[in-house]
Amino acid sequence: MTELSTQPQTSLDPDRPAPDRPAPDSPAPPSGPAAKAAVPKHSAIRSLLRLRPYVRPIRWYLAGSTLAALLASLAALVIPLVLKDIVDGPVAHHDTAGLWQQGALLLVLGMMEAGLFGTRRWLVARPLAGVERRMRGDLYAKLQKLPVSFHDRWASGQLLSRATSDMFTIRLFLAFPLVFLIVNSMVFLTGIGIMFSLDWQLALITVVPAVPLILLCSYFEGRYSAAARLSQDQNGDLATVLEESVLGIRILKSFGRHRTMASRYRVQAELLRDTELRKARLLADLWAVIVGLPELALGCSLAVGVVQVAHGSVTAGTLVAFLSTALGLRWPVESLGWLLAYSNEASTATDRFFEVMDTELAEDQDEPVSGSTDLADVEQQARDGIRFEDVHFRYPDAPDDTPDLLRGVELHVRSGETMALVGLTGSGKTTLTALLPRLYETSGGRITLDGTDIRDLPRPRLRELVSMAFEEPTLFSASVRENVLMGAPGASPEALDRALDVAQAGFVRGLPEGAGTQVGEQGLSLSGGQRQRLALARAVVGSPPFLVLDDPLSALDVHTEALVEQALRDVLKGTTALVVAHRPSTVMLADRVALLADGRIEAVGTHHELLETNPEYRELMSGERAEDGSLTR
Ligand SMILES: Nc1ncnc2c1ncn2[C@@H]1O[C@H](COP(=O)(O)OP(=O)(O)OP(=O)(O)O)[C@@H](O)[C@H]1O
Repeated sequence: MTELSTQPQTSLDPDRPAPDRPAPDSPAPPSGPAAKAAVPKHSAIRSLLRLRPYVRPIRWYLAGSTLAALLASLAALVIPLVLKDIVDGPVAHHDTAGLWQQGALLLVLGMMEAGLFGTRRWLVARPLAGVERRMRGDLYAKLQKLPVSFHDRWASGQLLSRATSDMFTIRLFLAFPLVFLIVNSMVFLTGIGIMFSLDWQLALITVVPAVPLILLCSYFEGRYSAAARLSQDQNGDLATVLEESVLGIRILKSFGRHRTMASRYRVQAELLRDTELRKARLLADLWAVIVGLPELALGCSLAVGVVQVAHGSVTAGTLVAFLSTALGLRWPVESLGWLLAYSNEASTATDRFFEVMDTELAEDQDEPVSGSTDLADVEQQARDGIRFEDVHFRYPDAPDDTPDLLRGVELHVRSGETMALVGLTGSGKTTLTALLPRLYETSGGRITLDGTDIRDLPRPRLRELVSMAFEEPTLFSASVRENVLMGAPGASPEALDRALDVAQAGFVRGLPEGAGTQVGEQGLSLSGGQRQRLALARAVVGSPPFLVLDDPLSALDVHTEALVEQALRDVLKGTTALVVAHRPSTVMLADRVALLADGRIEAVGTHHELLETNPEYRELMSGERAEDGSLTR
C-alpha cells in the first residue's frame, strides 16, 4: 500500500514557502500529502483488475454493452464496402434502380449503428451507477471502522476526494474507456484486415506508423500515470484546505486571516493547475503524433492510390472503399489518446481507493479477543468499577525519541464512584479517557470494567457501556432529538426530557420546533454552551453504567454550571464516572480525585486530602505555576 502522510504541511503564512513546495520547473512537484503519495510501481492494468469484485455482478451488462458497441462499429466499417459497390456498380453502369437498393442498405446500416450505440448506453447506465454506489458505500463503511488514529493521520480532503471524484472517474472508465479500448482494438484490426484485402500495398503504407505509435503510448502511460496520481492527491489537498476554510470561517474572519487562507488555497490551486497543465501537455503531444502520423500515412496512400487508379491496377471503387475504411479507423486511433489517459486516471483512482480499503483494521475489530461478550453478571455490590493496570500509551505518529505519553497508569475507580482526573494541560487526561471506549489501543497494560478486560468485549457493546462527552462538543446536521438520542437510539421521550433537564438544556423547548429543530452543520447555529449541554445530554441519555466526561462544563456560565452540577450529581450516583476536570467546581462533583503527571497517576484522594497533602495538586487548583509552565513543587 502506498503510504500516505499526514496533514498538509503548508504554512499558514503565504510568504513562508511550504516545506516541499516545488521548484518552478521540477518535473513532479510534490505538495503536502501529495508529496508523499508515491506512484505505485505496478501497471495500470494490475490496478484496474482489482475492480473485479465490483464489476463481476454487472459483467453481462458490460459484455452486452461491448457487443453492441462492436456491432455498431462493424456496421460502420461495412459502409465503405457498400460505397465501393455503389461506385463500381450502379454509378459506373448508370444503374438507378441498383443505386436505390444500395442507398437503402446504407440507410439501414446507419440506423443500426445509431440504435446499437444507444442500446449500449442504456444497458450499462443503471448497473454502473450501482457499482459506484457499492464502492462508495464500502469506502464509507471502511472509514467508519478504521481507528481514530487513521483519521488523525489522513487529511479529510484526501478521503473526501476519494469518495467523490475518484468514484466518478472509475465509473466513467467502466462506461467508456474499458468498452472502447476493447471495441476500438477489434475494429482497428478488422479495418486493417479489410484494407489489406482491398490493396495490400496501400495497407502497408497506412499501418507502418503503428510501430512508433505503440512505443509512444507505452512511454506516455508511465508519465501520465504519475501526473494523474499527483493531480488526484493535490485535488484532495485542495479539498482539505477548502473544508478547513469553510469550517473555520469564523476564526479566519475574526483574526483577519481569510486572506492568508485564500493565499494558501491559491497556492494549492496553482499546484493543481500546474499538474493539470502538465497532463494536458502530455496529452497534446501524444495527440499531435496520434493524429499527425495517420494523416501523413493517409496522404501517402491517397497519392499512391491515385497513381494506381490512373494505371488501371486498382478500380476507383476500391480506392474509395480503402480511403473510407482508413478514415473510419481515424476514431479508433485518435481516441486512443484519451482512452489511455482516462484509463490511467482510473487506475490511479483505483489505487487511491484501495489504499484506504487495504488499511488493516485493528485486530479483533469486531470480535472479542477471548470468548466474553458482556460484563460478568454480578451483584451491584460486587462490581469492580474501572481499573487501569500498568497502562502505557504512545500515539502511533509520535517521534521515536519521545517517551510514552502514559507510562504505567494505575487507577481504580470504584463501582458507583465519580473520579475526577486532573493534571497539567497536555499531561494526557483526554488521551487516558479515550482509551476506555478503545478510541485508541493501549500500548501496554490493561483496562477492566467490572473485572472484564475491555478487549474482551465487542466494541459495540463496550461503547454501549461507556458513554462519553468530549471536550469539543461536536453535533451533526440533524435535529436536537437525533443528536441527543445518538447516545441511546431506543431511548423514550421521557429519557430525552430527563437528559435535557440534567444538562440544563431547557433552551431546546424554546427553539422553533423544540427538540425537532435542526441544529445546522456541526451545530454552529447554537452557542458553545448550548452545544456543550446537548453533548452532555447525549452522554447521559442512556443512563450508561460508565460515564466519561471531558471537562463537560467548561463553556458554561457560573450560574448554569452550578445548576448542571446539581442535576449531574443525581446521574453520577448511579454510574461509575471519570471526569476530566480543570476547575475546582468540576472537581467538587467527584468523590475522589486522581492527579496525572509525568505519564502516571501521582496521587489519589479526596479533594480536601490532596489539598492538604499534595503541593502539586494545591498549586494546580490555585493556578500557581512556575515561569516555565510547570508546577512549582
Ligand atoms: N492524535 C494525536 N496524535 C499525536 N499526539 C497527540 C494526539 N492527540 C494528542 N496528542 C498529544 O498528546 C499529549 C496529551 O494530549 P491530551 O489531549 O491527552 O492532554 P490533556 O491533558 O487532555 O490536555 P488538556 O488539559 O489541554 O485538554 C499532548 O502533548 C498532545 O499534543
